[in-house]
Amino acid sequence: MTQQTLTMVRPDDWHVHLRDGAVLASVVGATARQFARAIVMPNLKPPVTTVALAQAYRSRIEQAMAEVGVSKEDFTPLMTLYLTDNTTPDEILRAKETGAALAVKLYPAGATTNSDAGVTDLLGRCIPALEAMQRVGMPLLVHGEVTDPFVDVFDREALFIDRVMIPLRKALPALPVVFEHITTKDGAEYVRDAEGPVAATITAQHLLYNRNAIFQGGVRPHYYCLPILKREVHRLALVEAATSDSPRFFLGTDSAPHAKGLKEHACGCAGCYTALHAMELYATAFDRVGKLDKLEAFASLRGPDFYGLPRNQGTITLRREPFAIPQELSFGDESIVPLAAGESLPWSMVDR
Ligand SMILES: NC(=O)N[C@@H](CC(=O)O)C(=O)O
Ligand SMILES: [Zn+2]
Ligand SMILES: [Zn+2]
Repeated sequence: MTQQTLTMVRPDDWHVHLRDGAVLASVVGATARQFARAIVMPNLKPPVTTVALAQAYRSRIEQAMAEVGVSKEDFTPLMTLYLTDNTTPDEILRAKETGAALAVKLYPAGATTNSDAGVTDLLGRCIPALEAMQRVGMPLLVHGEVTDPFVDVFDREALFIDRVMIPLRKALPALPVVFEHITTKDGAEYVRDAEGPVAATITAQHLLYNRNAIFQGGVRPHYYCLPILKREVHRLALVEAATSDSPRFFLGTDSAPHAKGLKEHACGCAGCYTALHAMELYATAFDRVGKLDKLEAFASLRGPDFYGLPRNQGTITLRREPFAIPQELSFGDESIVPLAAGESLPWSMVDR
């Protein structure tokens, strides 16, 4: 008989963009309905580069939570620091001592949205900060794409492995590293086979779509994110990794909201908005390959295990029942188009 319901330990999102200001309340509520905790990305303008900025951002998130009726028991934002060429070991140690940040995020300068202040030369400029992180066991989360404009956009992740990941992990073998939002077979195989404390997050869009989705009958800006969707062979490798028994692959939506007008634009922003329906999307992807039984480990168990945090109390339940994805949602004073807007998914979250 076809499985109709799926109850599992409450999941967490190990990579999300909550943004700031007028739109913060609209997105934090969506994430908190789906997840108990989330690793909040620091690529604001200006970026969250210090303990003081991380503490202030956490307070704004908590204020926005209160505005939409989410209590601190219901949802915990896990903060990150944005690594720059000038991040000091002191700042890292302060972040660890105060609990202001759980991890540090590497944006290679120019790689993605709000990465201008990012790192220009990781091994040349950031060794003191990275050594401090290794000493205190603070994970480095990486946007793993080279930024060399001569490298084809579809090859930027694979080249990052050779040019940055391997030398980095050779220099600092005990530093915990999360290869964020992997999109290639190369990324999945590297993480599966590497030695030491390495893991990867995988988004729902990279499990559900290949690059054809960006060009289906015309250009589709809502399927444009970074790293960009790849060929089918890569999607299949990601599905295999996510649904495998490896402890190294876990859920990170990379829900990255941009106002509709900035997506449907001559130079559209990168990012898919999935906070609204993340678990419905992941359940759909796992169900398609008959691996619903692996969803709990991916969504709820392996992330906290990697980060050394307790697993969540409480459960959620998904039911095989159509979920109609709205055409758009409000986003501060503007609107936002969720991934697969107007379509229907076979799974709905019914209870938590
Ligand atoms: N994923 C994206 O396409 N965009 C993210 C940045 C990022 O995670 O690289 C964003 O902040 O908009
Ligand atoms: Zn990224
Ligand atoms: Zn992201």
